[in-house]
Amino acid sequence: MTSSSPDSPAPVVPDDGRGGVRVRLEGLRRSFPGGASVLSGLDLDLSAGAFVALVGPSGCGKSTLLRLVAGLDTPEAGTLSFSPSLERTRGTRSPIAYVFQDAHLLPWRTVLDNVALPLELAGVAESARHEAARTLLGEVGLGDALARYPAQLSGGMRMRVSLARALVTRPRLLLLDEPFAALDELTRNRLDDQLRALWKELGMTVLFVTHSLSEATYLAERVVVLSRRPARVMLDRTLELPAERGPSLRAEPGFAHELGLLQRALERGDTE
Ligand SMILES: Nc1ncnc2c1ncn2[C@@H]1O[C@H](COP(=O)(O)OP(=O)(O)OP(=O)(O)O)[C@@H](O)[C@H]1O
Repeated sequence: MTSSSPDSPAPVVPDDGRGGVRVRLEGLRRSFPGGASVLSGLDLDLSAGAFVALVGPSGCGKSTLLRLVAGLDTPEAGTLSFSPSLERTRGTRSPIAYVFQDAHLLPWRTVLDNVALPLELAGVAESARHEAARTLLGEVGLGDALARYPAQLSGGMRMRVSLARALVTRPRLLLLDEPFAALDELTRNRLDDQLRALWKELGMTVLFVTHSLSEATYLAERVVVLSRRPARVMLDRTLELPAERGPSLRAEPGFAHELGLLQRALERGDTE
């Protein structure tokens, strides 16, 4: 990451508060000591602003892939490229945000101050960071919970705070690793809708790992099904579903058709 000085050139990525980044993985390899190879030359190309779900059998390497894309781990071979490049832009943009299954909130901070934390770390003045945090918390339906502490929130509310905190820096790429898996179905469906609305508004590229084929079909524009390790792409499908998603979609024949295709690819990937 680079920081900008007053006379440095204009940022590579314009700080316009929205937009995604193209992510290309070529020949990515990763194995762990004593274990079999997890990724043995994986290729994937995510267009800027895409919403892609990643599914695959347990232990096939989905989290490993996400960690490599996030720069939390290094591949043994292969390349990972971003376009436009992920130079940190002038000010407060953090190019990549990561949401885990556990919300990881700081218990001694209020909801507002948890969400404002990335901006505080970037040196943003209190009034500006609180305003940005308040806006996002309003968008995830927590406008009246700003002064609460994490212990006073339900699991679904904590995940909303986590999502708002990830988006407060307007990232170019949002990585989510089974973020709503621990929630009940109704809450999960609501959060899926909020995530899609935020994606439409902000236009970031989203890579979403889930075990639920139904959630992948409902949320994503494109679903990538991986085989058991070493992970191969069993199916890379752009879903033929309307851009507008809503609860009635789950009952439509097109939804069942897509779900069936994913299910069969997942089963093949688990046995072949
Ligand atoms: N740091 C590590 N050290 C050793 N082995 C690891 C490490 N991280 C992951 N693995 C192994 O790599 C394989 C893939 O793990 P990963 O967590 O990426 O799978 P996953 O597809 O996300 O699984 P799940 O769906 O169950 O969350 C597993 O066999 C796991 O035990």
